[in-house]
Amino acid sequence: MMQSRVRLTKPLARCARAFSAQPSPFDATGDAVDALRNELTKTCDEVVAAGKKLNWVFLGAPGVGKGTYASRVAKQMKIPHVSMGDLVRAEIKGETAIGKEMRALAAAGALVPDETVLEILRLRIEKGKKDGERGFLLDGFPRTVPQAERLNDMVEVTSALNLTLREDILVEKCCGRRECGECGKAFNIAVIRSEKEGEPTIVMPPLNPPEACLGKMTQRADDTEDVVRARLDVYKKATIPVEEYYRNKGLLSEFPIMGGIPETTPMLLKHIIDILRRR
Ligand SMILES: Nc1ncnc2c1ncn2[C@@H]1O[C@H](COP(=O)(O)OP(=O)(O)O)[C@@H](O)[C@H]1O
Repeated sequence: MMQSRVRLTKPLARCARAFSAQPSPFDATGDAVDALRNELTKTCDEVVAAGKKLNWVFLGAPGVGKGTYASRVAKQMKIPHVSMGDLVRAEIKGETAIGKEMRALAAAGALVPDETVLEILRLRIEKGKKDGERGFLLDGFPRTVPQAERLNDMVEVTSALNLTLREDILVEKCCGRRECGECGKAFNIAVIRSEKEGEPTIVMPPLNPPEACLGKMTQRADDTEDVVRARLDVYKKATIPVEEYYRNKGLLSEFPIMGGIPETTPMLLKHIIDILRRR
């Protein structure tokens, strides 16, 4: 969504340097995780060599970390990460005719009309076909059953993955999201530690910015608690039926998020490899 950006004077390079000195936990090396990453790429290559598409949909409520995981996994699968939210934000930022229509809706956490998002997506999928892309990882689409049906008319979805997380944690995580106004990297300042009796322990350390980005943090206008709760309501009403839609087609798998990126990554990689091998 629109960002409450600050005007910055410091050069971009300083921030970028600070980042290269601080590897993201997902990118951290470790023999076991590296082996899984390579195995995922290899498995995807085999799927494509067998003449199949890698047309994946990631489902999950706002704050679940869908975008973070989707972008990294897509890279490993050698398919583009197509984020509907990013496509919508690009239209808004570019002040296109569609963008102007969408601005108020998006700022309130409401969904943009199906016809509008479908048109944006159709153009992106056609471009991918023209460029010979071997699939896509869709994030933030479909969010309603009619969208899922229209997507099904446009292209075959081969897998739907549902990332889940407890609702109170989703709210905290959305409110903790920050982005560096200079280099654009994403962080999360929320400290999650939930140890309720009778429930699984969920621990997610914050993803803090390096010193160079401190003081340059911006927050999405729709990441305030009220708007987050409104987005979660929209999610429950409109998107939970989408899970059912893919479950009925035998395409849905569930992946509960229980920890931070370093703990979740290997489990998620394994989960996706297993699905690819089964199909
Ligand atoms: N599939 C979609 N259908 C309708 N509106 C969408 C869709 N995807 C994104 N949007 C619009 O863009 C906004 C931002 O999307 P996104 O970044 O995916 O949000 P969130 O963090 O709530 O998942 C949404 O609140 C909505 O207004």
